[in-house]
Amino acid sequence: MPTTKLFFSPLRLLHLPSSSSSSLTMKPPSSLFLSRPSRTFFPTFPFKFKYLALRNAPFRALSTRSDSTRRKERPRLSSPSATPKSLIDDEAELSDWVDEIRTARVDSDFGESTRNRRQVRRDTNSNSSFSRNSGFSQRRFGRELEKEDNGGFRTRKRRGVELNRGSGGKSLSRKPKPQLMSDDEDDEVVVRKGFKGFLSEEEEEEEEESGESEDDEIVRKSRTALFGGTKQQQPAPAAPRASSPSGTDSYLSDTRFDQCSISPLSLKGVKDAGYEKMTIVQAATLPVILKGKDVLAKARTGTGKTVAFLLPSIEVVANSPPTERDHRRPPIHVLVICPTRELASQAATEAAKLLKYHPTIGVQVVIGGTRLALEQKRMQANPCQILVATPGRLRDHVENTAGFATRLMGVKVLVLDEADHLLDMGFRKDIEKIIAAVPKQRQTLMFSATIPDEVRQVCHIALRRDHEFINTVQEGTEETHSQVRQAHLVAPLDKHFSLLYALLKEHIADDVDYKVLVFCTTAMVTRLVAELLGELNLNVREIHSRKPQSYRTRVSEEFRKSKGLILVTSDVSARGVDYPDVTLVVQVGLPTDREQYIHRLGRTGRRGKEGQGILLLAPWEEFFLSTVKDLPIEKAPIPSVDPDTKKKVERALCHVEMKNKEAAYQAWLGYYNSNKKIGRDKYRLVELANEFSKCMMLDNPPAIPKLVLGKMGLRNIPGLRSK
Ligand SMILES: Nc1ncnc2c1ncn2[C@@H]1O[C@H](COP(=O)(O)OP(=O)(O)OP(=O)(O)O)[C@@H](O)[C@H]1O
Repeated sequence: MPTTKLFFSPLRLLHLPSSSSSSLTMKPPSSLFLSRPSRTFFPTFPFKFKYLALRNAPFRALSTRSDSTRRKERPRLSSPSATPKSLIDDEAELSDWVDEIRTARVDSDFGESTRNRRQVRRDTNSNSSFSRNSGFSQRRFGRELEKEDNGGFRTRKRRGVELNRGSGGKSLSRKPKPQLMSDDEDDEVVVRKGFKGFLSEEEEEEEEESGESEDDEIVRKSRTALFGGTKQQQPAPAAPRASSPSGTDSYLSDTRFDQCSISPLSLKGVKDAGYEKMTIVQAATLPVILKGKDVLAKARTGTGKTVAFLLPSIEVVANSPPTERDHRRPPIHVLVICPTRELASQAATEAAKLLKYHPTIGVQVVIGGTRLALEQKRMQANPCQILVATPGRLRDHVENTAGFATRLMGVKVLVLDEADHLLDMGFRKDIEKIIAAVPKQRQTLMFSATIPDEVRQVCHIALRRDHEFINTVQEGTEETHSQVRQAHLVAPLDKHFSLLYALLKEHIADDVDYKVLVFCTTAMVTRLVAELLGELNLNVREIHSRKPQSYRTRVSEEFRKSKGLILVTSDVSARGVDYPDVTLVVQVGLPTDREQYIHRLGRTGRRGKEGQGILLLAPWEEFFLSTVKDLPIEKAPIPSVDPDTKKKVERALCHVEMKNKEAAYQAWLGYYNSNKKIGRDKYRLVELANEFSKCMMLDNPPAIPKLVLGKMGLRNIPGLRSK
């Protein structure tokens, strides 16, 4: 049976006798497998070989080095342009900066880039089925086995020196402390309730009410328009996925949590959370952080960075003397900054899990989208030593909440999650203000899956000189997961909607447990695509910054728990959001930059699971591929879309609300206008926008307010209609 054919046939794959693939036996790099015998593996994902071997191998590290002695990083690929982030999808509480950010510059080997958008984050466990490696994607952009044998595996080795740092840490004992949490803030309830547990019913209600005005504000500020409702089907409830032979534990090290110097109470929390062994990034960073060092850590998406910074931070609080005085406003010892609300909520939920047996340590989250006064009340009712916040809302509290600035003077650990994003031009000013508001004598931890060189250059803003850079992504290896199959598809814009539909249908047919994220360029384009897919009877939800926070929370929770569901999303889901078992990530249109591509893709393939990623570009967006050419992204042939499907999509487009098309057109124009490369030629930009308008089945491009056109620098460009 020819191996290449086997690769494309899920049924045959299932029946493949394990011994039939002697040709598949690969010799692992000696540095990796030491004395381990070579093995025979399932042909579809020969590279998982590495993971199985790693799981059993003694924990091997990663580069960990002091900044002063660091080696030069793998050079970044030059790119024609870094795409500025959209003005359209900004977080509400941060949108004041839009104008400032539009003109901001980031010097990098990508060239200058303005970055002005916020994004978001996270998953749990599961395994994938064979069908996930088959069907459309497998047939159309599956890698051939020979190719994989010869080349695909070659760069996927993990090297490094043994860390062997031991368990430098602090005393496990802790003095009893006053009970700071209120009676109704039962830890278990908080954990069970997840993010919702951090928002009172009242806040949810209030925020729902205020959602509209908040949205209006965003609309005004970011100069885009409206939104409406989408059809909703009930998704299937999530069931534990069957274990897949190709799922791996490669993200885990051999070090158990109980081998580290963490308090027994934390250990109990860790155990209850279901964690036994540390992930690679946790094992690499924990001993260093426990020693009190500043750390900048880079680890692939979905490999447990949140616990990596939370656990040692909790230890700092646990080892601090109890706060007696004015316990209604205890000092905040740990301040975690996340770029988005979802991410902040998720981190707070994870912290609450780990704090289950620490009755005297409280965690609170402050994010935009809820009323400041309600947050103030909640913080007063439930004092905390650990605060998770989005930058804009934190600034609000510093400026408007009595005693808050004083509480911040107690910060011992400052964490910047998604550090690169927080330090880019969109957030830099807020971060600088936050840093000025916390003591100089503190420990700072910065984590991300991507840390571009230009961001490393500004790390000194937050980190001490002698910080350690712990990079678990070895030089010469890809920043993405090898068990996530990546493909790009370049097709004319007028085919995109049909292609997206065909791709999704095929994926759904392949995997009954499908769970798909479709990333769109802006909030309003997200809305349009969600409505279209809903019209096409796909089971769809949408999430973006124009939705009230309570809606975002609800949909996010639903998607987390479901299978058989497609979530159409803007970049609010790009970073860190931990949805379990995402089977496919589709990115429609130009990602804002290389990092964004990696983070979006990172919503699948978490915790060592398999996944697929498809990037759908128009020919004039193809330049983006040069920025990710070191990643294993296969070129996929354009699938043929049968005339019936095309007609069906066109009919569905005709049912999409006009106001949503108008809003999408304007947002689309704004997004690509802010792209340095595409926005440079305004005439061409308008031609392309009008092509997009035609794709939405509009005879004439929608008119745009003169004021908006002026602000976009598009006045008097032929082809545009103004009102
Ligand atoms: N030691 C562990 N053992 C098993 N699972 C773990 C462990 N630590 C964390 N996890 C789980 O791994 C998943 C991914 O963790 P997390 O969201 O922190 O990843 P991340 O590296 O921050 O990802 P991203 O880069 O996308 O933000 C979560 O579901 C978390 O509960």
